[in-house]
Amino acid sequence: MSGYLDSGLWCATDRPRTDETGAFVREASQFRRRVTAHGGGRHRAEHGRYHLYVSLACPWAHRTLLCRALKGLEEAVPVSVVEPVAGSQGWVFSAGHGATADLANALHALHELYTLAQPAYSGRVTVPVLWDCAARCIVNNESADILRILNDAFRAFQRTDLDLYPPALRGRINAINRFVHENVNDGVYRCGFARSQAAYGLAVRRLFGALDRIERRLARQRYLVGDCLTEADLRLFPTLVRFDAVYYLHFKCSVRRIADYPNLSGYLRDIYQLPGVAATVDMDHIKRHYYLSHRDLNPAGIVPAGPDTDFAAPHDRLRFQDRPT
Ligand SMILES: N[C@@H](CCC(=O)N[C@@H](CS)C(=O)NCC(=O)O)C(=O)O
Repeated sequence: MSGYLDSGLWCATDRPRTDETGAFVREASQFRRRVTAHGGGRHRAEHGRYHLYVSLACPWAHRTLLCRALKGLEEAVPVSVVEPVAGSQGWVFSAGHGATADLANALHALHELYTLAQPAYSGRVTVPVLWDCAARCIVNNESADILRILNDAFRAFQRTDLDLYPPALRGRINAINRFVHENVNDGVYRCGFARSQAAYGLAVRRLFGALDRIERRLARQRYLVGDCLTEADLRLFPTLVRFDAVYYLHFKCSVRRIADYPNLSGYLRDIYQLPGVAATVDMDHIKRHYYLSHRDLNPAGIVPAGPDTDFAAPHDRLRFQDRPT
């Protein structure tokens, strides 16, 4: 169940996610401001000033957590984690089992954060959210932007020297991001939330066409853009890690599993085994969220068993390391 805000009032009902052809349509994020390193604009990067709100189940929030972990920004940008199952109040806080209280504002439900920022807000209440504790407002609720902000604006506070969006690779990263977003990240949702056979058929063909293409690319190189990790990988990984346990069954992405693709599954294990990444993957939150929150897709609320993939198993991706270019 996911409610929404209408002029600041919480409506605890589902509203259609599809257009007249039965195809899923994603709503645009409404908070799109930036944090900058030197404070051009209203929001200047400062240690501890910004708070990240996430769900461990959500693939969009997951990309921001991956960036935070890989750059060692945990202390600079603290985080609050919602409960995995979204019920009649949408996303709510409650400490325990991987979730936390709201550590910045002590609220009960995330929709209260949206109305604190904008009392007459209308729209969906989504994670991730980047909150400015000094200005007391939402800076941004678009994961693609938050990923960039965490990469670019917080360099003074990061503990590693990783740059996920290096200037020389930006054109290639942007191109692969568009392809992966349209066909894979959003593609699994277009399969799962389709309300006509035609819309589902189109989405599932595009999804597996794209996965087949990425599989071929990963036969030649370690990561999506050559042999160095970039934000493009942080945007693909959250969808891949959820795929066999959730999307394959719940969203009917059932042509092949990621486990059936040698390069994609090796790539998935490779990224999973980078320092800090495994701690961002909570399969219990992931499975409980999808199977218990979307009761229209799974009315009895049964969480299926398995597949218990061992993401820590060996992989062969180091074959691309230190080779002549
Ligand atoms: N464009 C947003 C989408 C985020 C999004 O859809 N998050 C989902 C969780 S996976 C959510 O919070 N959904 C609640 C709702 O739609 O009511 C982003 O990438 O940040």
